[in-house]
Amino acid sequence: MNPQIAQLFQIAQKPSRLILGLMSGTSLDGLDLALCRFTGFGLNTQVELVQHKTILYSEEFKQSIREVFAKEQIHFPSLSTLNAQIGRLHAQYILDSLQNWGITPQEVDAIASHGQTVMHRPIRSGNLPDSTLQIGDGDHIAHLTGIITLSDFRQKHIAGGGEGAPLAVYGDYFLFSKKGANRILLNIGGIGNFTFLSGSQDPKDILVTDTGPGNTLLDAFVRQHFPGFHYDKDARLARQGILHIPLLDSLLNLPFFQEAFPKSTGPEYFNLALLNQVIQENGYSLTPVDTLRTLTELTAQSISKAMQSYIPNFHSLECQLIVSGGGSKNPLLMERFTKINPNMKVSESDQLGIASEAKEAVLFALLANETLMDDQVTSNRRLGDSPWLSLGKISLPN
Ligand SMILES: Nc1ncnc2c1ncn2[C@@H]1O[C@H](COP(=O)(O)OP(=O)(O)OP(=O)(O)O)[C@@H](O)[C@H]1O
Ligand SMILES: CC(=O)N[C@H]1[C@@H]2OC[C@@H](O2)[C@@H](O)[C@@H]1O[C@H](C)C(=O)O
Repeated sequence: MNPQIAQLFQIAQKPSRLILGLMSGTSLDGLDLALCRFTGFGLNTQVELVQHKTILYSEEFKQSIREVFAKEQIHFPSLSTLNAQIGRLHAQYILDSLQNWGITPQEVDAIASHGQTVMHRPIRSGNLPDSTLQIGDGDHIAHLTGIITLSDFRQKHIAGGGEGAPLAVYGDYFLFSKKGANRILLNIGGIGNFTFLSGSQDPKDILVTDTGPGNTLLDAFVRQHFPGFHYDKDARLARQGILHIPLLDSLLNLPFFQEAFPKSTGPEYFNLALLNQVIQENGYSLTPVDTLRTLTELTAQSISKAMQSYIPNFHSLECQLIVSGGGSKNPLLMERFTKINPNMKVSESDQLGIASEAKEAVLFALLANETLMDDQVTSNRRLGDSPWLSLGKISLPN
C-alpha cells in the first residue's frame, strides 16, 4: 500500500488532529492561517485555535491577482501561472508560520486550503451548470510542505446541488448551534452572508445565504477615487458624505436582490462597472464621499432586508446575532445595522471562542476534519438547502 494512504488512515483514527486552515478572501488582502486542534466531528466537534495569523500580500502580488480576478476577459497564461504561483507562495507562508510558531511540519496532520476565488458563477436560469473557480493548486502545497493537503472545497457543493457558496453553514452549525438558542452568524467580508441556526438544532431549519455586497464595492470605490487608500478605515470618508436615497433605492432594486433565497454572489456582479451603469442610467450626480456613504448604507440595508425576508418571524424572534469579517470593524456600517435592527443583540464571534478574523480559515480546517472523520456520509443528507457531503480533494505530498 502507498504509505501515504496508510498515513491518511492513521490520521482518521487519531483521538485529535492538528489541521491548518487557509483562507484568502475576495478582499485580496492576504492569507489567513488558523492552526486548529480538533477532536470529534459533526455536532461533537471541539476545536482549539492553537495559532492564527494573517500574512498580507505585497501590492505587486495583489495586482497580479486583480488582473484575472472576476474578469470576463483575461490573459489566460497568467491564470495558469497564478494557479501554481499562489500554491507555492501559500506553501512558503505555511513553512514560515510553522517555524515562527515552533511547530514542525511533521506535527501537522493536514492542511485545508480554500485557494483564491477568481470566478464565481451561479447561473439561475437556463441549462448551464453553476460554477466556481479557486486557484492555488493543492499539489504544490502538499509537495512543498510535505503535509497532506485538502483543497478545492466548493466543487462538490455544486455537484451536490448547491451554488458552491456559502460554505460557512457547516462550521456555524457544528461549532455554534445551541439547543434552545436562535442564532444568526453574519459574516461581512467582501460579500455579506449569514447562517440562521434555529434553537431546534434541526438541520432542516437552517438557512444560509449571501446577502449582497459586504466591503467589495466600498473597497473598490475607495481604491479608484482616493489614491493611496485601500479601504475606508473607520468609515472616516463615508461619514463626510450624505446618503443619496435615489441611488440607494436603485441599487436595492437590482435583479440580485429580487432573486429567491438561498443565493450566492461575488465581485463578478457587484463591481464598479455596475455602480457606474446605475449612476449613469439614472443621471445621478454625487460626490465620492456621498457615494461611499450610500454604499455603506447599501451593505447595512441589504443584509437587514435579507434577514427580514428569509428568516421566518424575524421581527418577533428572540435571536442573538454574532458578527465576523472585516465589515464588523466598520463603525458606521455597524451603527446603521443596529439602528435598523434594534431587536438584535449583536456580539462579535470572538465571544464564542474563535477570533473573528480567523473564523473562515477555521471553517476550512473544520471541513477537512469532516472529510477525514465523518462516518455517516450519504448522498442525500442536507443542512438546510446545502448538500452535506465530504468536501475537498486530497493531495498527497509525494
Ligand atoms: N477599521 C475598519 N474600518 C472600516 N472597514 C474595515 C475596517 N477593518 C476592516 N475593514 C473592512 O474589511 C475588509 C477586509 O475584510 P475581510 O478580511 O473579512 O475580507 P475577506 O476575508 O477578503 O472577505 P471574504 O469573506 O469575502 O473572503 C477591508 O478591506 C475593509 O473593507
Ligand atoms: C465563491 C467565494 O469565494 N465566496 C466567498 C465570498 O466571501 C464571502 C462570501 O463570498 C461567501 O459566499 C464565500 O466565502 C465563505 C467562506 C463561505 O463560503 O461561506
